[in-house]
Order: sequence, then C-alpha cells, then structure tokens
Amino acid sequence: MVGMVHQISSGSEATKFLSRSRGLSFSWFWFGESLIDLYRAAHVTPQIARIEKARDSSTDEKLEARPSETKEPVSRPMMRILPMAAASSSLQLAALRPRSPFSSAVQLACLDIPFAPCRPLALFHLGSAMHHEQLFGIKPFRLIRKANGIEASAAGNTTTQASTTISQEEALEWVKKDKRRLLHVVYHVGDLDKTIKFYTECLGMKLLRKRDIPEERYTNAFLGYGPEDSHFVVELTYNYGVDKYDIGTGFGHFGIAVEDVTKTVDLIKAKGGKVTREPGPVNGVKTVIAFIEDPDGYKFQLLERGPTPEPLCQVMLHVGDFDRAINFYEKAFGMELLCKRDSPEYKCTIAMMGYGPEDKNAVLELTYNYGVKKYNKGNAYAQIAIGTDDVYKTAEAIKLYGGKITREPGPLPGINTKITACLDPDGWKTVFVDNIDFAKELE
Ligand SMILES: C[C@@H](O)C(=O)SC[C@H](NC(=O)CC[C@H](N)C(=O)O)C(=O)NCC(=O)O
Repeated sequence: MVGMVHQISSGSEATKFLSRSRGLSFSWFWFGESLIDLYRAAHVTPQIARIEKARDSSTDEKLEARPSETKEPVSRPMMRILPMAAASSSLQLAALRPRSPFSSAVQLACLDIPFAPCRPLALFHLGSAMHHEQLFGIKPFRLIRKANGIEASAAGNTTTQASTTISQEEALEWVKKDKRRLLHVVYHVGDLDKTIKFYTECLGMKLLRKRDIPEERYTNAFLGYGPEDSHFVVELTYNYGVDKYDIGTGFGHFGIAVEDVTKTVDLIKAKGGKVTREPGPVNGVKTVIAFIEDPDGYKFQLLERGPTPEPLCQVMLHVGDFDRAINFYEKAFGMELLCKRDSPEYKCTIAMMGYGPEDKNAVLELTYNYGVKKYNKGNAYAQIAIGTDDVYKTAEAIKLYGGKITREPGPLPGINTKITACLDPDGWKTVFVDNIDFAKELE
C-alpha cells in the first residue's frame, strides 16, 4: 500500500491515472469510509486512546511557544479525548489532507484514488505510537535544495515515502493568494497592570482579553482599538517574577495614528508619561509626529492622521540589509512594498511593507540606518503573528526564500491551533497562525 502511494505520487503517470480515476473516486471514498467506521469501532478508537495515554504520560512532551508565547516552554501534557465523531473526521481529514502542500499529484494520491481511505488503516496496523496526524502521513515535508527548485520529502516518517518538486514561482503564486493579515504583536512587560493602565488611559486602547497560565507562570493581556478578529492588537506577556527586560537596539517603535498629536502628548504628560520627542513635523514630509515611551521603555511614535480603522498602524524594526529584507518580506511573506523612502537627513532608508494600504492596515516598517548592519535584539520584543490559510505551505515558501523555520508547521499540543514560526534574514521572528484555528480560539 505504502509502495503504491509512493509510485502513484511521483510522476506524471500518476497525474494521468489520477485524473482518470477522479469520476469514480468519490464514491469509493465514501465506501471506504464506511469500512473505516467498522474498523474504527473495533481497533482505531482504542488505538488512539492508547496513543493519547502514552503522550499524556510522556515527560518530554513540551508545549512549544505559542504564537503568543516566547517564554521557555514548560511541560504541558496533551489531553484530547476523541469521541467517535471526532475520530471519524480525523480519518476523513487524513484522507483529504495533501501529502505535500504544493503537490497536486501527491494530493490526489490521498484524495482521489480508490484505495486512499484504507491508507490510514494500513498505517494503524504498523502500530507506531505517533501523533494521529503523523500516523496519517501529514508530517511536514523537509526540503532539499535542487538546482531549479526544491525537492520535498517526507521527513522522519518511516511509514510513508513521497517526493515532489516545487518551484519558487509556485510558492510565490500561492503566498500572494493566501489570506493574510497582521494579527498581533507580542512583547514582554514587567508590570502588566501598569502597562494596561497606560495603554487604556493614555493611548485609548481597550483591554480585549486576559489569560493567565499559572502552570507556565505567565499572563497575557490583549489590547487594541477593536476586536481581534478584525484588528491588529498588542499581546503583552508578563512572566511571573520578571519585572525588567532588555529592549535592545533592533526594535524601533510601534506606530499609533492619532487625530491630534499635541493633545495626545498633553494627556500623556498629564498622566505622568514620558515624551521623548515633542510634537512637530518630520523633516522632509509634513506629517506631525511625537515619540513617547511606555512604562517598559517601548517607543511609540504618534502619527497625526485622519480617522482610521486601524490606529495601531506600525511595527518598526531595524534591518541590516535593506534590499535583502524587502525581498524576503515580499517573496517569503507575500507582503507588498507599500512605500520606500530614503531620508539622508536622518541617514536612513525606510520601507513600509504589508497586506494592504497603510491607511487601513497595520504595516511593518523596516528601517535601515546607513552603515549599521547589526543590532542587539534584547529579550523584550518577541514577534508578530500573521494569519494564513495554510501553515504548511507557508513554511515551505519561507524555506524556499531563505527564511529559517524555528517551529515546523503543525498543531500545538493541547489547543490544536496550527502554527509555524520562522526568522527573517535579520533574525526577527514571525509566527503564522491558521486563520480558522485562530477564529476558533476567539470564540
Ligand atoms: C514618517 C516617517 O517617515 C518617519 O517616521 S521618519 C522619522 C524618523 N525616523 C528615523 O529617523 C529612523 C531612523 C532612526 N535613526 C532610527 O533608527 O529610528 C525620526 O525618528 N525622526 C526623528 C525626528 O525627530 O523627526
């Protein structure tokens, strides 16, 4: 069976065969599923229960940093009870899930051929104590560089072998079509209540939600100017007992659009806030700005603008190679270069990158200071989270364009939200979060 899947999934013959089989395959699929139901009643559910039990008792099962978490991972056993219906849908998903995010041939091998539904059963027979998604052969692909593209092969899964080649162009095409949005920016604070007070009273943000994870000794607070399902927000992380962080020199500032910078600055002063640059126009452009600092020393640039749906409008990070950074965010992340400005008076070049116009969407501002190639990142600022429709394809595209995956795509233990994390060429971290899973988290 495994051999057949491999044969079918590698080559153009496979595509021809699979297209011929398409008409019949759907009914075979459902027929196969009823076989699965019978099989599951006898074997699969107990097997899943055994696997879950083994995982629960495993001491080295660590919770990886969530999109929202950057602190050291702490053990959190996975607890998931699969009722019959859930087990059934897992099996359907296993059959429907593409083997390689970009490979239609491999996808069809799982989706359309008559014997596809039986494949998970064959894997169960092997009796390996793997996560059920791995059992179904959806372990992410590891990439091997080739001259004209990337050969992707099943990594670490001894039960399946499949390979395909994807090109940078194919990846780019998908990335550009993916449904992406900046979700939140994550950073550490030393006193959550103090920061919440400052953001709500001085910056006009709302406290959207708070969650305490005592077993991992941290609390998160989400604040912003609108609900998380449609707005870019800040996610503050307070680690129990840590009241100081090093902001470093790499992080620049957060941008907040306000209708009257002077009024906002006056309010901040009245509340005892720190103003580091008085309101006034920026050299070369007419925009009135000011700089303030929050209780931890994070800089906020206040930008005078008309009413906007997204007042939390920028995250500025310094980069050491301007063109390399722009190219990465365009290709690997599918961002648009919204504007590029050289400011000899400030000895810097700035690029605004994002998923839509600056007046309606939060953007990433990349700043290159002439001659400065390296920055200290400190340990305060953490990452931006971006929504995607497919973390697996996202990770492949990032690898193709030179990003470093720091967390392979897949569901997080315990909550099942699928994420992948990566570093850009300057070492800035981004986490991509599955759009549907994220929406479920917010329910
Ligand atoms: C509106 C947009 O163009 C700006 O915000 S420019 C503001 C300007 N930025 C820089 O100088 C960036 C380089 C700087 N060396 C850094 O690393 O942050 C700025 O901050 N101007 C200061 C001022 O007082 O206007």
